[in-house]
Amino acid sequence: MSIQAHGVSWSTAGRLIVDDVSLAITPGETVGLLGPNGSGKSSLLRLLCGLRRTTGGLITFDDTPIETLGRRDVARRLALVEQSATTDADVTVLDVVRLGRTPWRSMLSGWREEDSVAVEQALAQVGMGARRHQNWHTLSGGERQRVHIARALAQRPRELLLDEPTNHLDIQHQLEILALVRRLSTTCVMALHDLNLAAMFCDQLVLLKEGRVAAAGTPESVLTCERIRDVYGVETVIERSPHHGCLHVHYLPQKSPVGMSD
Ligand SMILES: Nc1ncnc2c1ncn2[C@@H]1O[C@H](COP(=O)(O)OP(=O)(O)OP(=O)(O)O)[C@@H](O)[C@H]1O
Repeated sequence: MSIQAHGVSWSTAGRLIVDDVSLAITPGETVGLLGPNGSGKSSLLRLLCGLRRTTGGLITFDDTPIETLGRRDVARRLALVEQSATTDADVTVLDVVRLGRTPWRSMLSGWREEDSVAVEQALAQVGMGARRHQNWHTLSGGERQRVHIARALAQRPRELLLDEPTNHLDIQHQLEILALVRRLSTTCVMALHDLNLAAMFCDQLVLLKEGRVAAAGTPESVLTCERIRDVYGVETVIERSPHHGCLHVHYLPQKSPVGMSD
């Protein structure tokens, strides 16, 4: 297994946010982390990459507890793309993507050919090569998102964690980014809201409800009408699309309009 969570919990301010989560991520797979707002997806991603310490349970990388790996080792093998990652500095697209090489460089080594190759490849993968000299602050939200993904790809990680990578992207770029993530040999865990895109692009899904795993497995085993009703309170009809062969969730209108639920 690549990343494993063994009964992981995280509490803050007296509230249990992630509650006894166990996961085993197979190398090379694309795993979608689903669940309503506030169900703990971002918190779990931050625990999985060691940005937060668990208050219970254990996270292992190839059976080694994350605490026993050095920061640099973790940074070399794992990249995180957060939801609204931003930067204050006056930097270009190229500067941001070059940051992805930081874990691979030492005080003594200068910028190497392999660093340039990784940066160029990452820019090309997200279609931002022509924008390399554009100032970060002048990019649109979707372009920034693509540059952050390029920074993570330039890192050449074994595991890539993405928090809502399709946020801000138009549908063409959503499809392109998810297809790219799917094509990578890198193990990917990504928080997503769109159940249909998750069914199209993920090998496995993990559905969270109030910090706990409500279901985990293939899209076919996780995405059922009963479960979506239980977790999201939404009625659906689910069928296999005759167009692309993946599951497709049709959302049915709510019978009686009510206020927004907690
Ligand atoms: N540092 C913190 N202090 C207090 N509460 C927190 C903290 N971090 C997260 N929470 C709470 O934990 C819950 C889960 O948050 P999290 O961001 O993990 O959910 P999510 O599933 O990613 O949500 P969304 O889909 O809205 O992005 C939320 O109720 C949030 O307010």
